[in-house]
Amino acid sequence: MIDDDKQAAAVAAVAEVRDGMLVGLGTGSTAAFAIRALGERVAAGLDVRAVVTSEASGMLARQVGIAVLDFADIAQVDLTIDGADEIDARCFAVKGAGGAMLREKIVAASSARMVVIADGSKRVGRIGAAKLPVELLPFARAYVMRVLSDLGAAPVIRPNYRTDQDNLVADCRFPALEDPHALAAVLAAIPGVLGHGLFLDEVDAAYIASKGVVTRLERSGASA
Ligand SMILES: O=C(CO)[C@H](O)[C@H](O)COP(=O)(O)O
Repeated sequence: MIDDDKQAAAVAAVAEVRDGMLVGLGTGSTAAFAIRALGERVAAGLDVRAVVTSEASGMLARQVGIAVLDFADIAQVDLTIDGADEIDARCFAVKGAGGAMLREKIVAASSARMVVIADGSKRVGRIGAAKLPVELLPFARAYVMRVLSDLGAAPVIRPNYRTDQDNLVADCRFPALEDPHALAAVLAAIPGVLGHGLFLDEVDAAYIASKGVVTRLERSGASA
């Protein structure tokens, strides 16, 4: 069962959490398993505080008894645990099917360590098959859509959807992702684009579970 694998990956990552840590909590169904697993450890006496990457994750974290701080007051997080839509052996990830990639990237960037958790369906040879979400300012919608179209991204505005920041998301399919860093730089330079789902430098490790077996990838290339 995919949910069992999501849970196994989540529990393995949550085992990295130590007393006193400030933990970043991701968004999505796999991250929700991590939030519940962390809640169980808090109930058993673990002393941690958290910041969250979405309103939904904040609600769940509070429900399971985790103390949630306002990220606006936080300059550094110890460990962030988050899901992904694709992850490859380089620890390059595509995120944002859940629409939280802007906050997720900020929290990941502020973190001393960021780990992705995923079931085996998310592991790919090279990222690039999943839709790449781009968050954009509603004011800039038509202009950004024209630029993304000119880049060959075939962008589609996510219907009836606003991010937690009340922005739009354009789901993109680029013909090839041969140089993801170059694409990330191009996207970041478009006025009106606020964020995108390419996580190329943020992910330190990944716990990926397939049929109950959890594999850990480290950015260095080592696995355990
Ligand atoms: O990036 C995300 C949300 O913005 C999620 O982490 C990603 O979409 C994976 O979600 P799920 O664990 O539900 O498959």
